[in-house]
Amino acid sequence: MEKDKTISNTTIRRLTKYYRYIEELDLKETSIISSYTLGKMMGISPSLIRQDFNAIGEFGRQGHGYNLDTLKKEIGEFLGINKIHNMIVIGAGNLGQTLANYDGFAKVGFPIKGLFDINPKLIGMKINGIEIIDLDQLNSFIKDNNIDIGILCVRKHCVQQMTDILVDAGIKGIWNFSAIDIDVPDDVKVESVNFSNSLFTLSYLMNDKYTNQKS
Ligand SMILES: NC(=O)c1ccc[n+]([C@@H]2O[C@H](COP(=O)([O-])OP(=O)(O)OC[C@H]3O[C@@H](n4cnc5c(N)ncnc54)[C@H](O)[C@@H]3O)[C@@H](O)[C@H]2O)c1
Repeated sequence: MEKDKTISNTTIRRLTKYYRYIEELDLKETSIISSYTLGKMMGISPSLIRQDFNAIGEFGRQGHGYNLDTLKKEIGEFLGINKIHNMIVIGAGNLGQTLANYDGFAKVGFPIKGLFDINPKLIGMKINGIEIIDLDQLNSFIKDNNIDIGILCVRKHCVQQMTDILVDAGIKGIWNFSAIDIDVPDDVKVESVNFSNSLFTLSYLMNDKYTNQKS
């Protein structure tokens, strides 16, 4: 399927949500679902669902519902999650170790294969069975283990330097937890996660002064 560059981030986020819901439905062995039923389950309007599905392919006929297997396959292919993405963590401190301790990423096809750090006291330790390796070995490890995602969990002062090292080593995706923006070439994709920003959003939603305003 040709990737449509005009698809917005909001649509992408909804597609990931459809995928999760469809996975659950799969387990219950339902084979067809209508946009109406899916919309009711997810609190999304059926017309928006049809619009989202139309944006990434043609896999439903008006009034016939969607075949769940096809839908899951097509959305999975579109999101690139029908294959394994091997990951490494840069910075095996508080956050790096927390991520390594979570088994959920591996379960959805994103296994963490190694943690990298410069602190000699950490090198050789295992977190959830994953070794903390000296940064010197980064290049060969990336090649030998077919790593395509680097997770940035280092402090601000070395974030861009570590980004450049990852890019030079051939990494094509960076999951950036460092809370600062990074520069990468066009062919390297970055998804930044910032817990504080998420908290600010929650705070805004709780802020009656603005959210409950009558128009
Ligand atoms: N995005 C968020 O919401 C969020 C939440 C928590 C932490 N963070 C960020 O994550 C980063 C890490 O936080 P933390 O609490 O885990 O810090 P930490 O100090 O516990 O861990 C950082 C680790 O990086 C290692 N390190 C330093 N330089 C390195 C290098 N050049 N290469 C490899 N490893 C190196 C250190 O030895 C240390 O083990 C910080 O930038 C922090 O701001 C972000």
